[in-house]
Amino acid sequence: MVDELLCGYNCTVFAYGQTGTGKTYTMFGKMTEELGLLSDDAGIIPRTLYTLFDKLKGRDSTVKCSFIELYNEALCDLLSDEGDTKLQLFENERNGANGSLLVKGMRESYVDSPSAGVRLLEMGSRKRQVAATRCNDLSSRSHTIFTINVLTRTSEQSITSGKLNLVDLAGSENIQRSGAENKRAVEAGQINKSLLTLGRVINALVDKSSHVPYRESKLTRLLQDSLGGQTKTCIIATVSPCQSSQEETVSTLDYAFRAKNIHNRPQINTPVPKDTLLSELALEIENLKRNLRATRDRNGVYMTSDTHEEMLKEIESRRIVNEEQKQCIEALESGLQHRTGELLAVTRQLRDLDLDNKEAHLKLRQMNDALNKAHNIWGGSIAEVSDITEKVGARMKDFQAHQTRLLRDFSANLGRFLENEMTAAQRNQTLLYDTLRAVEGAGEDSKTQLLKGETEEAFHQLKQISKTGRATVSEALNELSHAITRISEGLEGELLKCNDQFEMAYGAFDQDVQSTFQTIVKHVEEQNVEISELRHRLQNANSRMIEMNHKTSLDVARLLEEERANAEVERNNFLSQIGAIYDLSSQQRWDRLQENYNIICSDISSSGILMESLTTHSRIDECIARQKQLAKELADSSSYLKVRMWQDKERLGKRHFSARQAAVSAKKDLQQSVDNHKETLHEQLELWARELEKTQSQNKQLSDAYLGHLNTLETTIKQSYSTVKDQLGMVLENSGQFQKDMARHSDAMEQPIEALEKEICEPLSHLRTNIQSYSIPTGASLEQDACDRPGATQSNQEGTSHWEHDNLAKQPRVEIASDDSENPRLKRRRL
Ligand SMILES: Nc1ncnc2c1ncn2[C@@H]1O[C@H](COP(=O)(O)OP(=O)(O)OP(=O)(O)O)[C@@H](O)[C@H]1O
Repeated sequence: MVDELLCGYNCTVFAYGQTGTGKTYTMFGKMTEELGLLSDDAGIIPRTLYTLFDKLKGRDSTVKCSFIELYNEALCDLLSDEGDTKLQLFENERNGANGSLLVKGMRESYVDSPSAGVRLLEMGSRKRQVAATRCNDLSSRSHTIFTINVLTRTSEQSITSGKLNLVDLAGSENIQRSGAENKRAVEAGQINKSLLTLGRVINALVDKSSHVPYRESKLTRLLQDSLGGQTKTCIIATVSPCQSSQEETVSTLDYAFRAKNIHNRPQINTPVPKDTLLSELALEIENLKRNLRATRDRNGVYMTSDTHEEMLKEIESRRIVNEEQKQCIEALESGLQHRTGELLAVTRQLRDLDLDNKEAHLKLRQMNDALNKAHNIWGGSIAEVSDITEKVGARMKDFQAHQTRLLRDFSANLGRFLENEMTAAQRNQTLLYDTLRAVEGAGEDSKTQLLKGETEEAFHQLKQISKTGRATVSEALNELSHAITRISEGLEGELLKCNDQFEMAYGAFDQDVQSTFQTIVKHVEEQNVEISELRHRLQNANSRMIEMNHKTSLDVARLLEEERANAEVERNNFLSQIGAIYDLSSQQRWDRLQENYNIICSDISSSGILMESLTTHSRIDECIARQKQLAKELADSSSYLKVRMWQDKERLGKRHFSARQAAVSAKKDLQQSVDNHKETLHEQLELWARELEKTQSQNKQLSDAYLGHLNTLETTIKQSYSTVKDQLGMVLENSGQFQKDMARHSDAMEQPIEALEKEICEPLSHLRTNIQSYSIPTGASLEQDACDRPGATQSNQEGTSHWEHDNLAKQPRVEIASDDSENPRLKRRRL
């Protein structure tokens, strides 16, 4: 039946049967809901409501319900708030109504859910006339009709209408058996009468009589269309299983059997065009107004004073409602104006954000300029470092050459001096040899001829020789000692001079390098501070923008939501009056708003993303990181160079010190050796002199023993000579050794000077090459990067917009200055 109803048929279901057989139970049943679900004992009406709304899901429709009862031939509205409102029946004279009935004053309630319908049903049922009889504790004393009117939109311009009457008839009863008395007896009489008429109508319809007595009771008038009309009708016959009710059961079944033979001609209600419906309604209102006016004009005030007062009250209340609605409309208008103002403010904020964005772009450009400046400074610093390292290299080479020359000169002088000394020592040796020969010769002559006198002379000569030899040897040794001291002092002086020169050169170089590094580090630090500041400012601007974006987005969303709610309220308010027209405009308005909202949201979010990406752009971080890395490498290089120079200086100092120590110890050894020889020689000469003296004195007394003594003396002289000779040989040997030691020391001293080439000059040259090959990204390269992106060139020329930066931000790249590409080390770092 529900499907037929939705197709546009009018339908009727009514339950007919003896009292107490379950008509009300069948139609209403248990209406309470449990957890939003119907009870298993629910009747046809609640089930119909649930099924109907289930089928209407997703369809544009309205459902109206009315609930009336026919009690003692009087029609009452069970949904009316005011006590016993008597309803009147009218013939519907509207076109296409086919003489159907119109119940005037009946309340029709809009229902938007099955629960609401069931609530109406319960409310009406409570008002229904019931009473206890012998047959039924809760016997229905009236006929009820629950009507469901459904309007369904089938197309944009037409609406299908359908009506379902759900009728619960009062039960026919045997008054004697039901024990009805007085009022109940009257009720039973009326019920039986109306049911009797219904039976006669059915009989007439089955017999196809020319006259069908519809008008004999209000029940048959109400069901006129359902019986033999254009309605689809279903009759439920309820019977009692009791033996005692056999007669009534047979009667009911006979009734139902005959009713089955009635042939209705169901027709779908003509779909009503929306405009027609609206214009008809407007026309009807106008007619009603006109009738009212005519009635008033003709008869004056056609009402009781109570009704008049009620009407006045109603007019007053309507006036108040009107004023409230007017105020509401004004409030809505002011709200709309307020929203428009807010929308303008949002637009202004967006414009401000755009300006902020442009400002940020300007700052970015400034940062690029600063980077360019840093790049220039860096180039200058590289040139400076190269210059200084070149100078230091040149000075190191000069220093090396000078040192080498000094050492060679010193070695040559020392060799010459030692050669001279050795020649002198050899000469003394020869002299001693000659003297010895002379002594030997003198000894031979004294033996043969002038033994005594010549012996005296010989002694005298020997004394002279001894004195002379002693003086000569002593002089030679003193000279040797002085020469050693001189050489040692000269060597020490040269070493000290050399050391001082090196210290000076090192100090100057160290100062130059330190000041250069400090300048570079200072520049880099300044750049770092500037970049950090710029970045901080950029981040601040971005966070402000994100906040504002977020706030704007929230505001717009809130505005939209409020607008939607207002639109919904307005829609509900006006729907009953202008229906679908407002729907359309509301929908268009909502679509417009939604579209604008989406555009604004997407703009805001893309702007936010752009700023976010600009702030968190890895190139700034990388630039800062590279700056830091550069500063760190510079500091490392500086400290490494410093340490190396200190090490070299220390090593050189140690070499100097060891050379000086070697020279001093050599001098000391030579001095000691010379002193020892001198002492030994002196002692031996002393001894010899004493012996000679003794021999001379004894010679006078012991001339016989003279020769023996002379031989002994000769032997002693020979021994002394050999000792002196040995000592001189040792001196010569020591001098040769000393010469070799000096040559070795000289080589050893040359080694650190040569090592300077490797340890200082080469690192400096590497440093120069590395620094020249370093480069930092320039603003030009960053801008070039921006220009390389598609569509960026034009925008940069015409004034950059944040939308274009969005694209720029989405393609992060690391750009190294062009000459970096040739440096494999930098190339690896970039990767
Ligand atoms: N199918 C059923 N199952 C359980 N109880 C039922 C059933 N049918 C009827 N009853 C019970 O029988 C009693 C009478 O039913 P009901 O009031 O529906 O009869 P009725 O035909 O409407 O009577 P009346 O014409 O006097 O109003 C009620 O208490 C009802 O609960």
